[in-house]
Amino acid sequence: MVFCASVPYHITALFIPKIKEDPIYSGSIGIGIAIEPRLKLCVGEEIDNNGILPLTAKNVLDKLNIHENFNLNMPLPIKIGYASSASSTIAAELIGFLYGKTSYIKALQEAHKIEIENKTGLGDVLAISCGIGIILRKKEGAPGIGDVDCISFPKDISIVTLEFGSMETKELLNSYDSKILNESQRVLNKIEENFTFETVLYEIKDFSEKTKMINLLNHNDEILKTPGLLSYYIKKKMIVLLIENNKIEDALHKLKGIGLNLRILRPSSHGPEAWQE
Ligand SMILES: Nc1ncnc2c1ncn2[C@@H]1O[C@H](COP(=O)(O)OP(=O)(O)OP(=O)(O)O)[C@@H](O)[C@H]1O
Ligand SMILES: CC(C)(CO)[C@@H](O)C(=O)[O-]
Repeated sequence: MVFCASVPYHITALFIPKIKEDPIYSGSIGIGIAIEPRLKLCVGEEIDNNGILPLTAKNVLDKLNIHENFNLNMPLPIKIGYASSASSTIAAELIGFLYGKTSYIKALQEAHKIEIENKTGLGDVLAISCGIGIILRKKEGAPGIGDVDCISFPKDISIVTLEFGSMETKELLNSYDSKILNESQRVLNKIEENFTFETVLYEIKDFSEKTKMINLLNHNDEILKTPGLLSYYIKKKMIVLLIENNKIEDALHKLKGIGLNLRILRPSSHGPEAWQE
């Protein structure tokens, strides 16, 4: 028997940490985009071992006493900003669910707890539990405790990322300051008032301009002149660009010239999945 789980990734655009003593009630509020290609993990005796599990996911399988072969397809890297650790932790917990070791919501809650305890994520598990298009986290906490909602992502807009380097989530949390907090709160209030794609597009761009986070990256003038650029944000050392589809060829031509690691991503079409093959 082979058990598989597939999980989208998530790129936070802005977040406010909300730390409590109990990890289940801790986390963050914020806004982000769920994206694909998806992470896929299969476990079973019949398959060949393949891939390296992020530590949090490995710890989950060890804790659940699942020591069978596994095949991990992780199309996006760790430590860049794609919530790879949360995505892999959820996948491992869902394998535990398929083995009958836990219920579905408990699996997600346990993944959240592990992310909080390891400081590899605050709101990613809650966000991914919703898992489609644009995700608004209104109240912090594990799935079932926090408050989250998703709206679909328009078909005529492309998501492109440029990666300038890696950063641990711990480092990101240490560099969080009060200016970012105030701006994030202002933007989240606006988005909660009217949770539409247009509001998100406008407010995220405004947030990025006001906090001047792009100055952390090189080539910023060139990037901001990308044809069809509607909005953008910075996560860790990565820039996320939202570009009109009808200008995407010109945009890619320009961005490829910058010579950085570039990815074209799809908005996620559905939340986490778990099945038997
Ligand atoms: N070679 C490796 N093998 C297994 N685990 C690794 C390896 N390198 C790093 N890790 C683990 O991967 C995790 C990276 O977590 P981190 O939250 O920084 O990344 P991320 O989830 O990709 O980032 P973000 O949530 O911001 O998108 C850490 O737990 C780290 O210990
Ligand atoms: C802390 C964080 C930015 C890491 O990806 C994310 O978990 C979030 O938005 O809370």
